[in-house]
Amino acid sequence: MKPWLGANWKMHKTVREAREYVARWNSLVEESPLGEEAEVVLFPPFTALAAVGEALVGASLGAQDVYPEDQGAFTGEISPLMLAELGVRYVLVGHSERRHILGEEDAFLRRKFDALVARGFVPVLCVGETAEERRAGRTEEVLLRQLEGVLGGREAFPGTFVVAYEPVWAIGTGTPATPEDAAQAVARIRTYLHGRFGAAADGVPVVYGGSVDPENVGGFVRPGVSDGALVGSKSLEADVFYRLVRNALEAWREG
Ligand SMILES: O=C[C@H](O)COP(=O)(O)O
Repeated sequence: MKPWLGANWKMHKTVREAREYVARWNSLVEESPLGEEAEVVLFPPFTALAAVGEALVGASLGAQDVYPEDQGAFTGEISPLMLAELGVRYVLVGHSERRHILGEEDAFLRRKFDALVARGFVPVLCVGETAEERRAGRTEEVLLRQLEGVLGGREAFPGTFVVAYEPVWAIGTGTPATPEDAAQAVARIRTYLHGRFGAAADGVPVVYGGSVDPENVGGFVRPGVSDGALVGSKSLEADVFYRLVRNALEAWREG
């Protein structure tokens, strides 16, 4: 497996700003290519997907959300068909901001996951406990409930996907989990995946997200801790995110 690094821009960047970012990113990658050693994914807002997809070098394109129907009377929503035409490969499902701010629940997230798999996308299923759940010692229970809500009851391995462990209390706070805590949660997720799908799931990247920066990324992206990182605020400048990816690669190689 190679490390997986996602840049979730969230609700940031106009089309003009996105173009500037990609121009800078491309020049960094052309100067010192990342090669095939890492899977890097940019998740711009919907409005910038086309502009980013047309220009991007050395990274894949991801979308932050999707509606689980191909077309219809769903005002304001974006379908898998629309994303496919733009060259999107990855789509986030169940990011904590969609669960907690937009009120999305497991049954709806499951429909998104299924619609994406059916159309050949790679869903990135995000799971994670709140601070309160953590204090109550319910982390494992919450992770298993969220995993089971989307993946449970399946006979067969659904196809390629990624799992992102993002403790809600670590997102955007500047206080990441410790690598030890992240490793423990990632291991629990791995055990669940193996139990449900057997060896087929052993190639599923399980990554960490929550206040990852270029300095701490090396603690998280290591064999035995996690297979990568989903990055928010420190992905908003091309130079910073590129440095973060470089540092992650170095840590991964060290093992
Ligand atoms: O999707 C990314 C996560 O929500 C992490 O965001 P953050 O790096 O700003 O904490």
